[in-house]
Amino acid sequence: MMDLPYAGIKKGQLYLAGDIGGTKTLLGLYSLEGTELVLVRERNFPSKDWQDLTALIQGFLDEISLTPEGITGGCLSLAGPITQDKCFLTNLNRVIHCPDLRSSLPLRRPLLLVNDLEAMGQGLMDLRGEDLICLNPSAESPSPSLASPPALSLARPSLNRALIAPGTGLGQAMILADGRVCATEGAHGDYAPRTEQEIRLWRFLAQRYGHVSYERVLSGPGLADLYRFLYWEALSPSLPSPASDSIPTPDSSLTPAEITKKALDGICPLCTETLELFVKILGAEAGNLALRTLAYGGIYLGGGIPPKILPKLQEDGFMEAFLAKGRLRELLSQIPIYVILNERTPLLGAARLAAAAGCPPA
Ligand SMILES: Nc1ncnc2c1ncn2[C@@H]1O[C@H](COP(=O)(O)OP(=O)(O)OP(=O)(O)O)[C@@H](O)[C@H]1O
Repeated sequence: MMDLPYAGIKKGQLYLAGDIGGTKTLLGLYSLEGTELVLVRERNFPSKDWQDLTALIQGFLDEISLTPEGITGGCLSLAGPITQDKCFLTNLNRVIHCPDLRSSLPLRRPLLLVNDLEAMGQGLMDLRGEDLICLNPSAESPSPSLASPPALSLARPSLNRALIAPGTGLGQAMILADGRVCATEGAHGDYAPRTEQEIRLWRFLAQRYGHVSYERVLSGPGLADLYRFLYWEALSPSLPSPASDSIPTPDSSLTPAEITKKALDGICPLCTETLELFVKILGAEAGNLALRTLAYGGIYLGGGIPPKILPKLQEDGFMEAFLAKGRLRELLSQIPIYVILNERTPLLGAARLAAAAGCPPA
Protein backbone atom coordinates (compact mmCIF):
# COMPACT_ATOMS: atom_id res chain seq x y z
CA MET A 1 0.00 0.00 0.00
CA MET A 2 1.17 3.53 -0.56
CA ASP A 3 -0.05 7.06 -0.01
CA LEU A 4 -0.57 9.24 -3.04
CA PRO A 5 0.42 12.85 -2.60
CA TYR A 6 -1.87 13.90 -5.43
CA ALA A 7 -5.39 15.29 -5.43
CA GLY A 8 -8.21 14.32 -7.74
CA ILE A 9 -7.99 10.51 -7.85
CA LYS A 10 -11.40 8.98 -7.27
CA LYS A 11 -11.93 6.06 -4.92
CA GLY A 12 -12.32 2.67 -6.51
CA GLN A 13 -10.19 3.37 -9.55
CA LEU A 14 -8.12 0.51 -10.94
CA TYR A 15 -4.58 0.87 -12.24
CA LEU A 16 -2.46 -1.51 -14.26
CA ALA A 17 1.25 -1.68 -13.43
CA GLY A 18 3.95 -3.69 -15.15
CA ASP A 19 7.65 -4.33 -14.63
CA ILE A 20 9.12 -5.79 -17.82
CA GLY A 21 12.65 -7.07 -17.18
CA GLY A 22 15.07 -9.25 -19.09
CA THR A 23 14.18 -12.28 -16.95
CA LYS A 24 10.83 -11.66 -15.32
CA THR A 25 7.67 -9.79 -16.25
CA LEU A 26 5.55 -8.71 -13.30
CA LEU A 27 2.01 -7.48 -13.88
CA GLY A 28 -0.04 -5.95 -11.09
CA LEU A 29 -3.51 -4.52 -10.70
CA TYR A 30 -3.93 -1.87 -8.03
CA SER A 31 -7.08 -0.39 -6.57
CA LEU A 32 -7.11 3.10 -5.19
CA GLU A 33 -8.67 3.06 -1.75
CA GLY A 34 -8.76 6.46 -0.13
CA THR A 35 -5.29 7.76 -0.78
CA GLU A 36 -3.66 4.35 -0.85
CA LEU A 37 -2.99 2.00 -3.72
CA VAL A 38 -3.72 -1.59 -2.75
CA LEU A 39 -2.36 -4.52 -4.77
CA VAL A 40 -5.37 -6.52 -5.95
CA ARG A 41 -3.67 -9.05 -8.16
CA GLU A 42 -0.17 -9.85 -9.33
CA ARG A 43 1.30 -12.32 -11.81
CA ASN A 44 4.89 -13.15 -12.59
CA PHE A 45 5.79 -14.45 -16.10
CA PRO A 46 9.19 -15.48 -17.49
CA SER A 47 9.97 -12.78 -20.05
CA LYS A 48 11.32 -15.31 -22.55
CA ASP A 49 7.89 -16.98 -22.65
CA TRP A 50 5.99 -14.12 -24.29
CA GLN A 51 6.44 -12.39 -27.64
CA ASP A 52 3.31 -10.23 -27.67
CA LEU A 53 3.04 -7.93 -24.66
CA THR A 54 -0.51 -6.85 -25.54
CA ALA A 55 -1.68 -10.48 -25.57
CA LEU A 56 0.02 -11.12 -22.24
CA ILE A 57 -1.71 -8.13 -20.61
CA GLN A 58 -5.07 -8.98 -22.24
CA GLY A 59 -4.75 -12.49 -20.79
CA PHE A 60 -3.94 -11.06 -17.35
CA LEU A 61 -7.07 -8.87 -17.48
CA ASP A 62 -9.23 -11.69 -18.92
CA GLU A 63 -8.43 -13.83 -15.87
CA ILE A 64 -10.27 -11.30 -13.73
CA SER A 65 -12.93 -10.52 -16.32
CA LEU A 66 -11.70 -6.98 -16.94
CA THR A 67 -11.29 -5.13 -20.21
CA PRO A 68 -8.79 -2.32 -20.83
CA GLU A 69 -11.73 0.13 -20.84
CA GLY A 70 -12.43 -0.82 -17.21
CA ILE A 71 -8.98 0.33 -16.10
CA THR A 72 -8.44 3.99 -15.25
CA GLY A 73 -4.78 4.13 -16.17
CA GLY A 74 -1.60 2.16 -16.36
CA CYS A 75 2.15 2.34 -16.52
CA LEU A 76 4.71 -0.18 -17.70
CA SER A 77 8.31 -0.05 -16.57
CA LEU A 78 10.54 -1.25 -19.42
CA ALA A 79 14.14 -2.46 -19.12
CA GLY A 80 15.61 -0.49 -21.98
CA PRO A 81 16.00 2.98 -23.42
CA ILE A 82 12.81 4.65 -24.67
CA THR A 83 13.44 6.88 -27.65
CA GLN A 84 10.67 8.70 -29.49
CA ASP A 85 8.05 6.00 -30.06
CA LYS A 86 10.12 2.86 -29.44
CA CYS A 87 11.64 0.98 -26.55
CA PHE A 88 14.49 -1.46 -27.15
CA LEU A 89 14.34 -4.14 -24.44
CA THR A 90 18.10 -4.58 -24.41
CA ASN A 91 18.41 -7.99 -22.79
CA LEU A 92 15.41 -9.49 -24.59
CA ASN A 93 16.54 -8.08 -27.94
CA ARG A 94 12.95 -7.01 -28.66
CA VAL A 95 11.47 -3.70 -29.70
CA ILE A 96 8.22 -2.34 -28.26
CA HIS A 97 6.37 0.10 -30.51
CA CYS A 98 4.85 2.45 -27.97
CA PRO A 99 1.93 3.89 -30.04
CA ASP A 100 0.89 0.36 -31.14
CA LEU A 101 0.95 -0.89 -27.55
CA ARG A 102 -1.07 2.11 -26.33
CA SER A 103 -3.71 1.75 -29.03
CA SER A 104 -4.05 -1.99 -28.49
CA LEU A 105 -4.70 -1.38 -24.78
CA PRO A 106 -7.25 1.45 -24.72
CA LEU A 107 -7.28 2.25 -21.00
CA ARG A 108 -9.31 5.28 -19.96
CA ARG A 109 -6.08 7.28 -19.75
CA PRO A 110 -3.25 6.56 -22.21
CA LEU A 111 -0.85 3.87 -21.02
CA LEU A 112 2.42 5.33 -19.72
CA LEU A 113 5.70 3.70 -20.73
CA VAL A 114 8.77 4.52 -18.67
CA ASN A 115 12.29 3.21 -18.23
CA ASP A 116 12.50 0.66 -15.40
CA LEU A 117 14.96 2.77 -13.42
CA GLU A 118 12.55 5.70 -13.51
CA ALA A 119 9.87 3.43 -12.06
CA MET A 120 12.31 2.08 -9.47
CA GLY A 121 13.20 5.63 -8.44
CA GLN A 122 9.51 6.49 -8.07
CA GLY A 123 8.90 3.30 -6.11
CA LEU A 124 11.71 4.22 -3.72
CA MET A 125 9.53 7.03 -2.35
CA ASP A 126 6.99 4.46 -1.13
CA LEU A 127 9.33 2.03 0.57
CA ARG A 128 9.10 1.39 4.27
CA GLY A 129 11.90 0.94 6.79
CA GLU A 130 11.86 -2.84 6.49
CA ASP A 131 12.36 -2.59 2.70
CA LEU A 132 15.85 -1.11 3.08
CA ILE A 133 19.02 -2.14 4.85
CA CYS A 134 21.93 0.24 5.35
CA LEU A 135 25.45 -1.09 4.69
CA ASN A 136 27.20 1.73 6.56
CA PRO A 137 24.94 2.94 9.40
CA SER A 138 27.61 5.36 10.65
CA ALA A 139 26.95 7.47 7.52
CA GLU A 140 23.20 7.68 8.11
CA SER A 141 23.09 10.68 10.44
CA PRO A 142 23.22 13.98 8.57
CA SER A 143 26.80 15.12 8.30
CA PRO A 144 27.65 18.76 9.02
CA SER A 145 30.42 18.78 6.44
CA LEU A 146 28.10 17.62 3.64
CA ALA A 147 25.44 20.13 4.57
CA SER A 148 27.81 23.05 5.03
CA PRO A 149 28.35 24.41 1.48
CA PRO A 150 25.68 27.08 0.92
CA ALA A 151 24.22 25.35 -2.14
CA LEU A 152 23.80 22.14 -0.15
CA SER A 153 22.53 23.53 3.14
CA LEU A 154 19.61 21.13 3.04
CA ALA A 155 18.47 18.18 5.10
CA ARG A 156 19.65 14.84 3.70
CA PRO A 157 16.30 13.88 2.05
CA SER A 158 16.69 16.97 -0.11
CA LEU A 159 20.09 15.94 -1.41
CA ASN A 160 20.60 14.02 -4.65
CA ARG A 161 20.43 10.25 -4.47
CA ALA A 162 21.37 7.57 -7.01
CA LEU A 163 20.33 4.05 -7.87
CA ILE A 164 22.41 1.20 -9.21
CA ALA A 165 20.53 -2.00 -9.96
CA PRO A 166 22.15 -5.25 -11.12
CA GLY A 167 19.74 -7.90 -12.39
CA THR A 168 19.58 -9.30 -15.91
CA GLY A 169 21.10 -5.99 -16.89
CA LEU A 170 22.47 -3.08 -14.89
CA GLY A 171 20.29 -0.03 -14.34
CA GLN A 172 21.48 3.35 -13.12
CA ALA A 173 19.49 6.47 -12.22
CA MET A 174 19.77 9.72 -10.39
CA ILE A 175 17.09 11.08 -8.07
CA LEU A 176 17.42 14.82 -7.93
CA ALA A 177 17.05 16.71 -4.69
CA ASP A 178 13.58 17.91 -5.83
CA GLY A 179 12.37 14.31 -6.30
CA ARG A 180 12.62 14.07 -10.08
CA VAL A 181 14.02 10.77 -11.29
CA CYS A 182 16.48 10.75 -14.21
CA ALA A 183 17.04 7.29 -15.63
CA THR A 184 20.32 6.82 -17.48
CA GLU A 185 22.02 4.25 -19.69
CA GLY A 186 25.24 4.79 -17.74
CA ALA A 187 25.71 1.04 -17.29
CA HIS A 188 26.58 0.82 -20.99
CA GLY A 189 29.52 3.15 -20.40
CA ASP A 190 33.05 1.69 -20.57
CA TYR A 191 34.14 -0.66 -17.80
CA ALA A 192 37.32 0.67 -16.17
CA PRO A 193 39.56 -2.05 -14.69
CA ARG A 194 41.41 -1.11 -11.48
CA THR A 195 43.88 -3.97 -10.98
CA GLU A 196 46.08 -6.27 -13.06
CA GLN A 197 43.48 -9.02 -12.62
CA GLU A 198 40.70 -6.72 -13.80
CA ILE A 199 42.78 -5.73 -16.83
CA ARG A 200 42.93 -9.44 -17.72
CA LEU A 201 39.18 -9.64 -17.11
CA TRP A 202 38.63 -6.72 -19.47
CA ARG A 203 40.72 -8.49 -22.14
CA PHE A 204 38.75 -11.70 -21.64
CA LEU A 205 35.41 -9.89 -22.03
CA ALA A 206 36.63 -7.76 -24.94
CA GLN A 207 37.41 -10.92 -26.90
CA ARG A 208 33.89 -12.10 -26.26
CA TYR A 209 31.88 -8.89 -26.68
CA GLY A 210 34.05 -6.23 -28.29
CA HIS A 211 32.72 -3.40 -26.14
CA VAL A 212 33.04 -4.09 -22.41
CA SER A 213 30.49 -2.08 -20.46
CA TYR A 214 29.76 -2.18 -16.73
CA GLU A 215 26.60 -4.14 -17.57
CA ARG A 216 28.79 -6.91 -19.06
CA VAL A 217 30.31 -7.33 -15.58
CA LEU A 218 27.65 -6.27 -13.07
CA SER A 219 24.64 -8.41 -14.01
CA GLY A 220 23.55 -12.04 -13.79
CA PRO A 221 25.20 -12.89 -17.14
CA GLY A 222 28.22 -10.83 -16.01
CA LEU A 223 28.54 -12.90 -12.84
CA ALA A 224 28.56 -16.07 -14.94
CA ASP A 225 31.28 -14.54 -17.15
CA LEU A 226 33.38 -13.58 -14.10
CA TYR A 227 33.22 -17.20 -13.04
CA ARG A 228 34.23 -18.38 -16.51
CA PHE A 229 37.15 -15.94 -16.47
CA LEU A 230 38.43 -17.12 -13.07
CA TYR A 231 37.85 -20.71 -14.08
CA TRP A 232 39.94 -20.19 -17.21
CA GLU A 233 42.69 -18.45 -15.25
CA ALA A 234 42.80 -21.21 -12.65
CA LEU A 235 42.95 -23.82 -15.37
CA SER A 236 45.57 -22.25 -17.58
CA PRO A 237 47.11 -19.17 -16.02
CA SER A 238 49.87 -18.93 -18.59
CA LEU A 239 47.63 -19.03 -21.66
CA PRO A 240 46.07 -16.02 -23.34
CA SER A 241 42.30 -15.65 -22.86
CA PRO A 242 40.39 -17.86 -25.27
CA ALA A 243 37.59 -17.05 -27.64
CA SER A 244 34.27 -17.75 -25.92
CA ASP A 245 33.43 -20.95 -27.76
CA SER A 246 36.74 -22.60 -26.97
CA ILE A 247 36.56 -22.38 -23.17
CA PRO A 248 36.78 -25.87 -21.65
CA THR A 249 33.94 -25.87 -19.22
CA PRO A 250 32.99 -28.91 -17.18
CA ASP A 251 31.99 -26.58 -14.36
CA SER A 252 31.58 -23.27 -16.12
CA SER A 253 27.92 -23.78 -16.90
CA LEU A 254 26.94 -22.71 -13.38
CA THR A 255 24.07 -20.24 -13.28
CA PRO A 256 24.49 -16.95 -11.39
CA ALA A 257 22.19 -18.30 -8.64
CA GLU A 258 24.30 -21.47 -8.32
CA ILE A 259 27.51 -19.44 -8.13
CA THR A 260 26.22 -17.18 -5.36
CA LYS A 261 24.67 -20.08 -3.42
CA LYS A 262 27.92 -22.06 -3.47
CA ALA A 263 29.85 -18.92 -2.56
CA LEU A 264 27.58 -18.02 0.35
CA ASP A 265 27.57 -21.65 1.56
CA GLY A 266 31.37 -21.59 1.45
CA ILE A 267 31.61 -24.80 -0.57
CA CYS A 268 33.31 -23.57 -3.76
CA PRO A 269 36.45 -21.36 -3.52
CA LEU A 270 36.15 -20.28 -7.17
CA CYS A 271 32.53 -19.21 -6.61
CA THR A 272 33.60 -17.25 -3.53
CA GLU A 273 36.35 -15.56 -5.53
CA THR A 274 33.82 -14.78 -8.28
CA LEU A 275 31.32 -13.21 -5.92
CA GLU A 276 34.02 -11.23 -4.12
CA LEU A 277 35.28 -9.82 -7.43
CA PHE A 278 31.70 -8.96 -8.45
CA VAL A 279 31.06 -7.17 -5.17
CA LYS A 280 34.29 -5.16 -5.40
CA ILE A 281 33.53 -4.00 -8.94
CA LEU A 282 29.99 -3.13 -7.84
CA GLY A 283 31.43 -1.07 -4.96
CA ALA A 284 33.82 0.71 -7.34
CA GLU A 285 31.06 1.58 -9.83
CA ALA A 286 28.68 2.65 -7.03
CA GLY A 287 31.45 5.04 -5.94
CA ASN A 288 31.83 6.31 -9.52
CA LEU A 289 28.07 6.91 -9.67
CA ALA A 290 28.10 8.74 -6.32
CA LEU A 291 30.80 11.08 -7.62
CA ARG A 292 29.14 11.67 -10.99
CA THR A 293 25.78 12.52 -9.43
CA LEU A 294 26.89 14.11 -6.13
CA ALA A 295 24.57 11.61 -4.47
CA TYR A 296 25.13 12.90 -0.93
CA GLY A 297 21.63 11.73 0.02
CA GLY A 298 22.48 8.07 -0.51
CA ILE A 299 23.25 5.29 -2.95
CA TYR A 300 20.56 2.63 -3.34
CA LEU A 301 21.36 -0.87 -4.60
CA GLY A 302 18.28 -2.20 -6.42
CA GLY A 303 17.64 -5.02 -8.87
CA GLY A 304 17.29 -8.73 -8.25
CA ILE A 305 20.89 -9.52 -7.25
CA PRO A 306 21.81 -7.34 -4.21
CA PRO A 307 19.21 -8.81 -1.81
CA LYS A 308 20.47 -12.28 -2.71
CA ILE A 309 24.12 -11.50 -1.92
CA LEU A 310 23.55 -9.32 1.15
CA PRO A 311 26.03 -11.16 3.44
CA LYS A 312 28.81 -10.54 0.91
CA LEU A 313 27.84 -6.88 0.50
CA GLN A 314 28.11 -6.53 4.28
CA GLU A 315 31.75 -7.68 4.26
CA ASP A 316 34.57 -5.15 3.76
CA GLY A 317 35.15 -5.63 0.01
CA PHE A 318 32.20 -3.56 -1.19
CA MET A 319 32.80 -0.54 1.08
CA GLU A 320 36.55 -0.58 0.51
CA ALA A 321 36.05 -0.42 -3.26
CA PHE A 322 33.33 2.25 -2.87
CA LEU A 323 35.65 4.46 -0.85
CA ALA A 324 38.83 3.95 -2.88
CA LYS A 325 38.64 7.26 -4.75
CA GLY A 326 41.83 8.90 -3.55
CA ARG A 327 41.31 12.37 -2.18
CA LEU A 328 37.51 12.06 -2.09
CA ARG A 329 37.51 9.04 0.23
CA GLU A 330 36.40 11.11 3.24
CA LEU A 331 33.51 12.66 1.27
CA LEU A 332 32.30 9.24 0.11
CA SER A 333 32.49 7.86 3.65
CA GLN A 334 29.60 10.17 4.57
CA ILE A 335 27.21 8.79 1.95
CA PRO A 336 24.80 6.13 3.25
CA ILE A 337 24.40 3.04 1.08
CA TYR A 338 21.18 1.06 1.16
CA VAL A 339 20.19 -2.30 -0.29
CA ILE A 340 16.58 -2.35 -1.51
CA LEU A 341 15.07 -5.58 -0.23
CA ASN A 342 11.66 -5.10 -1.87
CA GLU A 343 11.87 -6.52 -5.40
CA ARG A 344 8.49 -4.99 -6.27
CA THR A 345 9.91 -1.47 -6.13
CA PRO A 346 9.61 -0.81 -9.91
CA LEU A 347 6.05 -2.19 -9.89
CA LEU A 348 5.15 0.13 -7.01
CA GLY A 349 6.69 3.02 -8.88
CA ALA A 350 4.77 2.19 -12.05
CA ALA A 351 1.51 2.07 -10.06
CA ARG A 352 2.33 5.41 -8.45
CA LEU A 353 3.03 7.00 -11.85
CA ALA A 354 -0.17 5.55 -13.34
CA ALA A 355 -2.32 6.89 -10.52
CA ALA A 356 -0.62 10.26 -10.47
CA ALA A 357 -0.83 10.85 -14.24
CA GLY A 358 -3.07 13.74 -15.07
CA CYS A 359 -3.63 14.66 -11.42
CA PRO A 360 -2.40 18.00 -10.17
CA PRO A 361 0.01 17.90 -7.22
CA ALA A 362 -1.91 18.24 -3.95
N1 LIG B 1 20.67 -15.94 -6.22
C1 LIG B 1 21.13 -15.26 -7.27
N2 LIG B 1 22.38 -14.77 -7.28
C2 LIG B 1 22.86 -14.08 -8.34
N3 LIG B 1 22.16 -13.83 -9.44
C3 LIG B 1 20.90 -14.29 -9.47
C4 LIG B 1 20.32 -15.02 -8.41
N4 LIG B 1 19.05 -15.36 -8.76
C5 LIG B 1 18.84 -14.85 -9.98
N5 LIG B 1 19.95 -14.22 -10.42
C6 LIG B 1 20.16 -13.56 -11.71
O1 LIG B 1 19.51 -12.30 -11.64
C7 LIG B 1 19.05 -11.96 -12.95
C8 LIG B 1 17.57 -11.57 -12.86
O2 LIG B 1 17.50 -10.37 -12.16
P1 LIG B 1 16.08 -9.69 -11.81
O3 LIG B 1 15.35 -10.56 -10.86
O4 LIG B 1 16.37 -8.29 -11.39
O5 LIG B 1 15.31 -9.79 -13.19
P2 LIG B 1 14.74 -8.67 -14.15
O6 LIG B 1 13.94 -7.68 -13.34
O7 LIG B 1 14.01 -9.38 -15.22
O8 LIG B 1 16.06 -7.99 -14.67
P3 LIG B 1 16.28 -6.56 -15.39
O9 LIG B 1 15.26 -5.61 -14.81
O10 LIG B 1 17.71 -6.19 -15.03
O11 LIG B 1 16.10 -6.77 -16.87
C9 LIG B 1 19.27 -13.16 -13.85
O12 LIG B 1 20.43 -12.94 -14.64
C10 LIG B 1 19.50 -14.29 -12.87
O13 LIG B 1 20.36 -15.28 -13.39
